Amino acid sequence: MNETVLDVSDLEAGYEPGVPIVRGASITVNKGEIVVVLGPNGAGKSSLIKAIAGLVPISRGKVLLDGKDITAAPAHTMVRLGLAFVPQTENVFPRMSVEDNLKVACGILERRQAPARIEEMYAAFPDLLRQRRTPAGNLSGGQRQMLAVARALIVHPKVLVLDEPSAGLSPKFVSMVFEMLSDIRKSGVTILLVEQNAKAALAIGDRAYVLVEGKERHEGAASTLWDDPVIAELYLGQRPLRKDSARHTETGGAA
Ligand SMILES: Nc1ncnc2c1ncn2[C@@H]1O[C@H](COP(=O)(O)OP(=O)(O)OP(=O)(O)O)[C@@H](O)[C@H]1O
Repeated sequence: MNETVLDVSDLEAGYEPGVPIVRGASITVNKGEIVVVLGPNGAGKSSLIKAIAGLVPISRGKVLLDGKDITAAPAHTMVRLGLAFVPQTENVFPRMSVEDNLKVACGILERRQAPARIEEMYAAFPDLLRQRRTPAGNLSGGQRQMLAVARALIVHPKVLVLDEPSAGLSPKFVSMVFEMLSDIRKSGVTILLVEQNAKAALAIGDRAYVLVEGKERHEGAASTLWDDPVIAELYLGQRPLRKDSARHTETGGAA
C-alpha cells in the first residue's frame, strides 16, 4: 500500500480575509513520488504550495505531514517538521559563498553532523564542489537552483516542495534541473513540484494534478495526463485546439 507523506485536504487559503485563492484543494503525495501541480496562469498553484509551507494564511482545511497536523505552522518551523520549501526566487544568499550557503542551511542539524552532510551534498552535486568558494550570486541560473535544492535536502526533509524550479532558465539549464530532480527522487526523496513547464515535469513525475481556480480538477498518472487530449489542449498549452473543443477556451483559461 502507498504510504502517504503529505495529505492536503479541502484547503482554502488566500492573502486577504474573505478572498480565497486556494478554494478547497485536496492533494496527496506518497512516499518516494514526484507529484506535479499544473494549471493555467493564476490558478493558484504557487499559492497552494506556499500555503502548505506556511507562507499564505489558511482559512479552512488540513495539511498532514506523516500523519502530523502541520496546518498553518509558521514557515520557519517547517524545516524542523520535515517540509523543505524551495521558493521560485531568492532561494540562496547571493553574497555568501556556496559553502557558507550550505553551512547556514545545516541550522537544525547537530553541529558535528554538518561537515559530513555538506560533503554528501558535494558528492551529489559536483558542480557545487567546484564552485564552493564562489558567491552564490555569481552562479549560473541552473547552478543556483542546484544550490537551493541542496540547501533544502541537507536536513533530510520528509518532503521537498519546489515552486517552479525551471522558471527563467535557459533550455540547457531546464534539462539540468529536471534531471537533477529525477536523480533526487531515485535516491528516495519525496517531491511536490509546481511547474509551468508541463511536458518536462510530467516526463519525470509519477502523478499530477491540474489546478483550476484554486481547486484540483484532474488527477492522474503523469503519463496518462499528458495523453489526455482535452487536458493537454485546455491546460497544458501543448497541442493545437480542435474546433469541437474550442468552446472550452471560454471557461478553461488555457495557459
Ligand atoms: N502576494 C500576493 N498577494 C496578493 N495576491 C496574490 C499574491 N500572490 C499571488 N496572488 C494572486 O493569487 C492568484 C494566484 O496566483 P498564483 O501565483 O498562486 O497562481 P499560479 O497558478 O502559480 O500562477 P502562475 O502560473 O502564473 O505563476 C493571482 O490572482 C495572483 O494575483
